[in-house]
Amino acid sequence: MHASPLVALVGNPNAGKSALFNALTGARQKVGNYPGVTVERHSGRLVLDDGRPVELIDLPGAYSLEPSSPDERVTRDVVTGASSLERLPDALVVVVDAANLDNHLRFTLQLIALGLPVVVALNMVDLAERDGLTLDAAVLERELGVPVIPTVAVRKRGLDALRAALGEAVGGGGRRTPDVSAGTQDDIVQLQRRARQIATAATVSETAGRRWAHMLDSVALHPVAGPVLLVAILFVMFQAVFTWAAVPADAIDAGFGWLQDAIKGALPDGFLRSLLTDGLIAGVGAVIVFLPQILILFLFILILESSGYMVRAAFLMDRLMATVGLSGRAFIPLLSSFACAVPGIMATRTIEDEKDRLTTILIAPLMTCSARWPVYTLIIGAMIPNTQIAPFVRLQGVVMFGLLVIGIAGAYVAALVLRRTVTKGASSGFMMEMPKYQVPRIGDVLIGLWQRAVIFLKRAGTIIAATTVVLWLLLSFPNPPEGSGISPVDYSIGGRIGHGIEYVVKPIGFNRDIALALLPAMAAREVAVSAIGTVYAIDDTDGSGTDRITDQIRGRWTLPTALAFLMWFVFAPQCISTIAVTRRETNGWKWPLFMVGYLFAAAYIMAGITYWLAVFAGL
Ligand SMILES: Nc1nc2c(ncn2[C@@H]2O[C@H](COP(=O)(O)OP(=O)(O)OP(=O)(O)O)[C@@H](O)[C@H]2O)c(=O)[nH]1
Ligand SMILES: [Mg+2]
Repeated sequence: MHASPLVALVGNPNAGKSALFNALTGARQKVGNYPGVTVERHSGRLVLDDGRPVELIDLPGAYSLEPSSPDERVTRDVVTGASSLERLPDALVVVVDAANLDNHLRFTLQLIALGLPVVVALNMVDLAERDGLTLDAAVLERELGVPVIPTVAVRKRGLDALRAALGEAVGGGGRRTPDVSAGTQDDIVQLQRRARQIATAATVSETAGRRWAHMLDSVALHPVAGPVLLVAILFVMFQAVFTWAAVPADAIDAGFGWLQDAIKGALPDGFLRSLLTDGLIAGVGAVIVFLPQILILFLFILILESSGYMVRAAFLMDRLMATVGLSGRAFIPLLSSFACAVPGIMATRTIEDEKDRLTTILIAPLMTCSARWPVYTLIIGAMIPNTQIAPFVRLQGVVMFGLLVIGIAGAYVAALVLRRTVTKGASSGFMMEMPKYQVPRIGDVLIGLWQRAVIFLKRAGTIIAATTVVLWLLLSFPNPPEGSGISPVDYSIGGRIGHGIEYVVKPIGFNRDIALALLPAMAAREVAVSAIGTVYAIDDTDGSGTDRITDQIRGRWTLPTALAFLMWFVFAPQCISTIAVTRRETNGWKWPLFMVGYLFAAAYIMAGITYWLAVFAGL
């Protein structure tokens, strides 16, 4: 016996299920203006007006009851009672996009045919209205034979009526076993025809208010203007990240400098003082300085996502992706990988074909994830002059953009090779609907930024702080004999390990400091920055107090070394979390090991080529 009835939110992708789930339960599920945001089941609690509690689950969107990808299978299994993890729902809330009625009604008809009590949430009526589309819910109700409630999930409109209808639906007692064949037997063309009939009957008026969207799309999806616009947007994004972040980053830097001085003043010279200032603050501070940049980067990504532009970009990329045998569906997971490869790799669950999916997983780490930004920015900031090379175009932004392009090009080549060798197979088509354009909602953007900031600071406070302290210990002991003139870093245990690594990486132009940073940076890429910060804090032998890492790098590194190091980080799989999630998503060690192997090989070769080219070019 179950305490409370179970109700599942189902519907096509991007119908607003998660938004409705959040509105009904007060939860904070990720919503995003593109299909495939929810890939796992989530549950929450809602209380009906008569006080009865109901358990609500938010399911991944699906186009039909015939699953073509793992996330759609989750949905099918739950609503048919075939899921081993979930009991059969007592009722379904089918969420449909009012502006996209005939597409969404097809799946609705399948779901109603299952025989479970159904309430239809006619969502996004605000957008339909804006587009001059008026629908008659009563006609829909009559044609479908189930209650139809107009809602606006993001404005919490229609929720009372929805709750009331739900109360009726779950109150009915006598439940039926779903008739799985009923929904799937209908031939799809017939189903589509019926859906269109109903949609037409329910449409009261439809003016040409969609002109705006059509106009925007004629540019955004244009074969020539489209890609130009995409590149321009990315370019502006990179310039902005470098320009806008300077002031807050300097302020944070100054703050940590002040903290360091304050501790130096308050504590006697010794173990604790060095641990705090040279280890923890030098290391963690070196990473936290990049918070403004990460947030500006995400501001752009979130705005592009929620405005509806991202999916247009995916459509643009589809042809390009097809030439390497990837489906257009791979675009969104790859795009998420610019934030972090871990959610990106999880998002590949929306790709139906296994080989397609595997290829996408294997190349996802080549997208410039946000953990690389601190590394890139530190080295670029120290070694590349910020000269203005054209109006609004500075060299540092161009180099950064170049690294991102090299990563994408590397992924392109890797996919090309993989699809002809280890993941050979036919590629599948693109199946996604175009979301509407909308002005990004400030609240959503702020929540997104907040979440990013929390993730970033958590990493700095845990994994990065821990690795930094371990590194500091390894680099601080044992102390060289008094007056020997040996650098304390070279004499330490860490220094000796570093020397071992140096043998391997010397041919590609890496110095001792880089060798020391590589091993701890396996934990996370940003650790390379904190590690270098720690090395220089300990090794500040001249005692001049020029603690700024950038000055130290400028004084000790050559340009070819810096460029080789940047190239290394484009390719090297320096991230334990990515390796772990790949193992989980591919059910074994084979593919993560393959991924690590090919990426390290690529990193070594590309860094070597860069170094020697730069040396011969006399840089
Ligand atoms: N204007 C408006 N926007 C809405 C409404 N409901 C949802 N949205 C927006 O529509 C987009 C998609 O919403 P989600 O809740 O992520 O959609 P979903 O059905 O969960 O999508 P998947 O998880 O991909 O299946 C988001 O940008 C929401 O903010 C609505 O009633 N009105
Ligand atoms: Mg969702």
